Amino acid sequence: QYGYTLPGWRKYNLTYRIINYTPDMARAAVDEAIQEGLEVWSKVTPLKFTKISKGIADIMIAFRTRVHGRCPRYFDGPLGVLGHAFPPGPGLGGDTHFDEDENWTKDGAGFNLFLVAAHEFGHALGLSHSNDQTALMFPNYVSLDPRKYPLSQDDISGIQSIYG
Ligand SMILES: O=C1CC=C(NS(=O)(=O)c2ccc(-c3ccccc3)cc2)CC1=O
Ligand SMILES: [Ca+2]
Ligand SMILES: [Zn+2]
Repeated sequence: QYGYTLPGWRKYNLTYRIINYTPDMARAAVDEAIQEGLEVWSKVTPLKFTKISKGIADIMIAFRTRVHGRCPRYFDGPLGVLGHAFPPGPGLGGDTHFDEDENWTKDGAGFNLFLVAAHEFGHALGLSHSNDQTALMFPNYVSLDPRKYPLSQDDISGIQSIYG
């Protein structure tokens, strides 16, 4: 009632587009990891995500290395930073990039694309880092068992404080 709201999307129907695919995984596996990474958040909010294959989506997803396009953030080669995402807003807002210099996988080896995507999409929806080490939004990559529900109560209360 004080008019104070966390920065979030002011709509519940968001579109996303996968601009390019990593050669590390099958296209279908990338589609699935991205879709599941978004579903983690849509399961606990009124948010809906629609995949489009051309034009400008709210969340433009791409695999990039080092300095890329007009993106103000750069990647650092293998390891280190795995991805970045921009908070909700027009243009670059919501866009999510993954570092192509990593080995992306859907199982134990390398970095689990689903887990990193779910973390980055948390940022794309307006969440910042959590200091709760069991949280998906914890700043350090912990190879959680992706089959387990990756969201912690901290993540859920965070996202619901924006899109409750
Ligand atoms: O804003 C930032 C700045 C630095 C980041 N470091 S990262 O890309 O190496 C990264 C770190 C942790 C995760 C992660 C954390 C918890 C569960 C799953 C992934 C994902 C990516 C990730 C990020 O989103
Ligand atoms: Ca890197
Ligand atoms: Zn980028």
